[in-house]
Amino acid sequence: MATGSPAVGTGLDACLAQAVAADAGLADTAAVIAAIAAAAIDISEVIGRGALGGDLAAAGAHNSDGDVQKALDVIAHQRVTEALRGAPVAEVASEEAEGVMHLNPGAPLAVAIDPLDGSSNIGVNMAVGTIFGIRPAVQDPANPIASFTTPGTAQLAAGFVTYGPATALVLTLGHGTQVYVLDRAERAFRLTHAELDVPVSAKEYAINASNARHWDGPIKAFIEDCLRGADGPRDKDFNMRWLGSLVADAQRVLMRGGVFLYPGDGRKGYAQGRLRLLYEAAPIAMLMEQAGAGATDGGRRILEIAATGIHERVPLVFGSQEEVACVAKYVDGRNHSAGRSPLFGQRGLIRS
Ligand SMILES: O=P(O)(O)OC[C@H]1O[C@](O)(COP(=O)(O)O)[C@@H](O)[C@@H]1O
Ligand SMILES: [Mg+2]
Ligand SMILES: [Mg+2]
Repeated sequence: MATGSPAVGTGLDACLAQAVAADAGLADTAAVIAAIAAAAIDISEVIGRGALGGDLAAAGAHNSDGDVQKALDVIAHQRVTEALRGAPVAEVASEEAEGVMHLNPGAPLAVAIDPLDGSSNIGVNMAVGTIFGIRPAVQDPANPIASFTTPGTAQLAAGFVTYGPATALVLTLGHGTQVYVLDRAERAFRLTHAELDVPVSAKEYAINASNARHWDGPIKAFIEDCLRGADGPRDKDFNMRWLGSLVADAQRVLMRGGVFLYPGDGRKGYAQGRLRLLYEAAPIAMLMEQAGAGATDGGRRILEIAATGIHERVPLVFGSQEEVACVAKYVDGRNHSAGRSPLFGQRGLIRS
């Protein structure tokens, strides 16, 4: 939506109509975005009522990843899949469904979606979200998940919604990253930021430091050097933030820069970290790149990685270009701080 960007305040529907007028090939993608946005408004209302609407954190069954599904995970999954059923979507890969869901056979698009991101924040009135990536549907009788085994570069659009103090939709159709905020009175998203531009350098990092003892040497070294601040090799003091909600951390990075890391670690089941390639890392990576930031698994560009399973995990590093590049230097051993050589030569984010 870069060419002749709509004015701040323009509604999402008008912005999508303008994008389709410029490129008729975007019509189906725009219809899917409109459907997700409508579902997000419903979800936002459920979240906004908090405990008045019942216990949204009530535990239910386990999902495909072994996580306990909370009531809001299930509500969000139902709302988004109902909405996508009325859109030109053939298949959906949802965090909350074991296999690929077949909605409208023969339709042109496929959607990977995390209906409710940041589940540990449900019930404590903290930000949660919805993350999605839209791809062409691929028919291949030999590969039942063919729509989702193309690399992230195949995504036609990606976005996330943060249900925070304001409900915001962060969106890219491959021409920059825009932010829309929900106008609650009108039940419509309105453009607030036409072109995000993430600062190249930053002094803020995000990582779950309670896992420090499980990290590999390069990650320990990177964080240790951030902690040493202006007294260490990085020559600057860092701030730290961790919200426990990928969408909220990603939105902060998009708005003011910084670097986010969820590396692989030594805990059982965490060799590839915690975050899922198709419906967490790949959409966030597209949004980051379209805003001038980077996203890697510590070395490889996330958007060039092809999934082999719909719930596959991937180590994730994203944010300001200099910091993402700096992490890569630690991972491949180029950054040797004096006196710390024993830490190097150990495995990086990518464990075999
Ligand atoms: O609890 P941890 O290990 O710090 O993980 C937090 C991460 O897990 C997530 O909650 C995973 O997403 P889900 O809530 O959709 O499973 C991210 O939003 C967040 O960044
Ligand atoms: Mg998630
Ligand atoms: Mg989730």
